[in-house]
Amino acid sequence: MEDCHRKERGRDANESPAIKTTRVTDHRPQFSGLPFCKNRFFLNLIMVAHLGAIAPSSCFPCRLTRLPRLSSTKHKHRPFIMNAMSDDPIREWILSEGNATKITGISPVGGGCINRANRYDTDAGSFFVKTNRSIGPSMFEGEALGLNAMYKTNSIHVPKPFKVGSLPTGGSYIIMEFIEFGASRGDQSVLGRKLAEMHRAGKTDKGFGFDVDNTIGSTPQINTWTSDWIKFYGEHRLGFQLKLAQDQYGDRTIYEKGQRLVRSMGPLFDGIVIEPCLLHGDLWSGNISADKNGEPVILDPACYYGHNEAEFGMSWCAGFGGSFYSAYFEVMPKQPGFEKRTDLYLLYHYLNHYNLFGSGYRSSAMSIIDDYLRILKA
Ligand SMILES: Nc1ncnc2c1ncn2[C@@H]1O[C@H](COP(=O)(O)OP(=O)(O)OP(=O)(O)O)[C@@H](O)[C@H]1O
Repeated sequence: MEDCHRKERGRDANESPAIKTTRVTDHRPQFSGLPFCKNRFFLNLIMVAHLGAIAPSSCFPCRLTRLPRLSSTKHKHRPFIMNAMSDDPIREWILSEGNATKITGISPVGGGCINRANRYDTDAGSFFVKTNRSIGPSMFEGEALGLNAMYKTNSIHVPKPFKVGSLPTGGSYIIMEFIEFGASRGDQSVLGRKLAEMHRAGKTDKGFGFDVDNTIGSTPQINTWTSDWIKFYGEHRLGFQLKLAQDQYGDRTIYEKGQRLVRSMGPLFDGIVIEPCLLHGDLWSGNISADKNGEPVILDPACYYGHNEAEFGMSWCAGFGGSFYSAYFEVMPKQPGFEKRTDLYLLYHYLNHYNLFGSGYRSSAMSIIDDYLRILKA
């Protein structure tokens, strides 16, 4: 837990001086009687359940990494960006467009690793605010556009994003609806059904991609609109990660074998029609919760329009059970060949974890590639 606790303490030292800060405990459920740290919790869970390996010393999957972040996104749409800069744009927005006349308290919210999070209590309700002292608004703009796209499907509960902007001292912020979490993780079958409803409702005629590039963990995720799914997944998902592995580790083996798979994976999609669906894009347990009414909530997305099956690429960290999948397939019927594509969709996230955390994940990615090369005789 050490790494996450260090980050929590760091937050106190950096609170806005403009308003008195009150420290409160995390509102998220506590696991196993330990202070909640979703990242360290899943480190232990995943290592024990899936890998049987020794945990890396970093706070997996905080995804704090040395990788370059997106320096810019394609700003075709900037609906959440604030134009004018004030000394405290967060306070200013809350006291104007947020319809509050006074802020009654600010308290840190734990659980995330990349950003600092605070709850702002006001006479107009509570707001959830994330800030990042070093990254410009493009990361939060991607998050806001993703949250807004999911919110507009009127299916699963996601926080409504309100504002994204730059901080006067550098960095950026996002203000969104504050969600009171409940004590349970919610009903798996409701989660499955609502997620499927989001996939069914979230449509586009632009193809596969998204209006902005975003990040998966802190790895850039390229969302250039592409009419063909196999091309999109081969180039902007597997191909991007394979290239990153070659560039940062000099791993030519995984790059070349992976590219052979990309070139030969077409038959895995035989006989199905793939329509672009709005995906959360990073659906693992740390981004799934339930509100105080027990309704599932999904957070912190890496949205794009893609094949619905790609949503299960993080299922090795999500704990989806049988009731989740049956409820999901009642709304979004399982397509022929689903099982033979499952590992292909895991592969993107294993490669990303290899790129973020190092060689512990290489063998998982490599064995998926080798298996497919054998099956496809490529
Ligand atoms: N809208 C919200 N209302 C209340 N609490 C929230 C909301 N969104 C997120 N949280 C809480 O804040 C924590 C941090 O948020 P989040 O995971 O988005 O942070 P992050 O630093 O951007 O992400 P990460 O490090 O996980 O990639 C979450 O674990 C959750 O407990």
